[in-house]
Amino acid sequence: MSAPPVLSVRGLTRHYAGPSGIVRALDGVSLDIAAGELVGIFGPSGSGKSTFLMLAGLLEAPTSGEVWLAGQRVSHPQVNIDGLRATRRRQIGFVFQRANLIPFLSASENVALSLEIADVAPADAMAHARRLLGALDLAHRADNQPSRLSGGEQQRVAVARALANGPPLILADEPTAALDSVRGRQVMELFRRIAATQGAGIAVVTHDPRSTGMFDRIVHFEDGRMIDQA
Ligand SMILES: Nc1ncnc2c1ncn2[C@@H]1O[C@H](COP(=O)(O)OP(=O)(O)OP(=O)(O)O)[C@@H](O)[C@H]1O
Repeated sequence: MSAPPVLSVRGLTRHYAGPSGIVRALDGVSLDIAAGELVGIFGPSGSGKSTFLMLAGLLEAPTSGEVWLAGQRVSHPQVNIDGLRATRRRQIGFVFQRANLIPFLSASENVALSLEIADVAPADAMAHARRLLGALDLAHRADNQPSRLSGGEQQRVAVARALANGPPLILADEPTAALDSVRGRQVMELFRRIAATQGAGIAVVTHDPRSTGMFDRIVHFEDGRMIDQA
């Protein structure tokens, strides 16, 4: 029997009350992401891409529909989303458009922090953080604070932080938007490598047409719906 998808969403819908009525931010999206798969999510502004990541990432409950992680139903309309914090921390790594590193901590401390929060002893967390930064060609930056790093380096530290506790699912929202093409490509290549070597399932929301060739699969959103798959 093949393993269940790392992420499976079914009929995912999110409505918001807007000033001129209900906004259907997401409208019945169903999508699976397998282990080791790198999926690109494209679509115009306001098409529901970020809402999809919020719901799939267990940061918000859906209006209707379900989110399954590794074959287990974890989110649905009645869920207590705060109660999913431990699941989120264990199973999902997030990367956002801006690295959002803590400015007064070094690169390695920023990465180690996410492990210490997960109760890893500080010395072990720091050793693992340094290993991860080394694997991302950032060993020489481990003791620098974010302000000493370039945008691309900061984003790679953010990726290291997302990977620190080996989540089976990584969700990235426009991770290359603030980077030049070379740095953006580096981050995308890193995702490719992580999917291939660690078997993580990765969903990347992007507007960047240069990245299309790097995905295993691309899906398009429009008006809260998934309109096709390539
Ligand atoms: N908290 C909210 N309250 C009300 N409306 C919202 C909320 N969040 C999102 N929306 C609306 O839902 C729709 C989808 O928004 P979403 O941010 O998911 O789109 P997006 O595809 O990620 O856009 P972008 O590419 O600009 O980031 C938009 O019309 C947006 O205004």
